[in-house]
Amino acid sequence: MQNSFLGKRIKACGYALKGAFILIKTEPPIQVQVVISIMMVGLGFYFDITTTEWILQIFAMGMVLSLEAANTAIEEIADFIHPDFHHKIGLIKDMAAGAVFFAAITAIIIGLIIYIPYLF
Ligand SMILES: Nc1ncnc2c1ncn2[C@@H]1O[C@H](COP(=O)(O)OP(=O)(O)OP(=O)(O)O)[C@@H](O)[C@H]1O
Repeated sequence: MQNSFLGKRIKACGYALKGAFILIKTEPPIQVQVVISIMMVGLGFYFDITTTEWILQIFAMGMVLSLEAANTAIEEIADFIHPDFHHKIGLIKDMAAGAVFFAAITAIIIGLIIYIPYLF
């Protein structure tokens, strides 16, 4: 069972869950995103948004959290392979942060499209 296809997949899920807990416990940018996500869920219940709006909101929250996590992993790799200052490391980190920026802007636009009609 341990080395079967299913066993390996279950083990991989365990590692992924461990990674998610480490991110939530230790990374302030992830903690901020989790708090924002909880607030957005509260807002969703408050305004009783539709099923489609829930799907869009959950997708946006998942996208930002996932990319923030990937950005953190890239920063860790960069610091591990080259702890000293190097313009390439700076560029790599800036690009990874740029990916989070794209996702965050998209999520903000989705949020505005969902909630502006409920507010005005
Ligand atoms: N080793 C380095 N060499 C060159 N530039 C760097 C280096 N480390 C960081 N930088 C620059 O500083 C910026 C911030 O890097 P840092 O690793 O502190 O990310 P951060 O987003 O502030 O970290 P955190 O998400 O943990 O708060 C990078 O985007 C990059 O422009």
